[in-house]
Amino acid sequence: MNKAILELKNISTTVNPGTKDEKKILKNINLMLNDGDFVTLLGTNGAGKSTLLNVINGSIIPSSGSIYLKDKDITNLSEVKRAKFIAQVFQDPKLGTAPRMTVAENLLLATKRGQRRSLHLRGLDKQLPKFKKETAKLPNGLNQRLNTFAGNLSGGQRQTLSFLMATIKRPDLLLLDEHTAALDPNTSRDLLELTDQVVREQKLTCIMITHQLKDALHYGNRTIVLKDGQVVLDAVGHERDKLTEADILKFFAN
Ligand SMILES: Nc1ncnc2c1ncn2[C@@H]1O[C@H](COP(=O)(O)OP(=O)(O)OP(=O)(O)O)[C@@H](O)[C@H]1O
Repeated sequence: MNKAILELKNISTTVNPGTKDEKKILKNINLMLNDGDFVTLLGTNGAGKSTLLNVINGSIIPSSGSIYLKDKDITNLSEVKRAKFIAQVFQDPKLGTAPRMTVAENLLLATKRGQRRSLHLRGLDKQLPKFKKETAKLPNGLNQRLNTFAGNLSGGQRQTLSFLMATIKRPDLLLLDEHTAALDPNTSRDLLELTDQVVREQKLTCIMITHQLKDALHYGNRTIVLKDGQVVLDAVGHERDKLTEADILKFFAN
């Protein structure tokens, strides 16, 4: 039997409650992710995709409902504490890396995710061979830039670094919020291929937001479409195999 990693029960979020701008964004979302699920998440602009990831990572507290990670109720766990188990890569290459720290220092920080800050920068020399090996597998020459400040990397290199930082210490859950959208087509393809390889090799559980229908069907084992704060499609297995771009596009119509 498949083991649940993440469970969302009746999750709703409301912004500006009690004011004239009050708006319900997520509406009673129920979702269970099994160990190793690689979900591609689609939906029109404003459907609530980022809000859903933010509720999972703890940066938004839902107005109602509960969240369980590996059967533990994390609904009231802070974003910082959740970062020990949940890693995220954002669309903006500037988020997720420290610009005034070198590539190697950023990686060291990532290996110590969830530990006390005072311990963060100890033991760099010991870890360097590992970082050289890990970055040598990557597409864009990061292994030659271990002593470069992250702020001086290209957008593609910086995003590849963010991805490696998110996965170097295996997270229970990996959240990708359009993490290749700001990159040129070739760099974006390389990072998507790397993502696929790492998710498979490490058997990660992952949610990846994308606007590219082709990618949504090519990568992962499960596709979810959000519309107006609700799950309108959740296709897995045989149903997912049969799914076409035209099928998905129907959910984008008004
Ligand atoms: N703090 C906030 N205050 C008011 N409205 C908000 C707030 N946060 C999100 N929203 C609104 O909630 C809706 C969902 O936003 P969200 O960013 O989750 O959508 P999305 O599906 O990720 O969209 P996109 O594809 O454009 O990134 C949008 O209409 C957005 O304007």
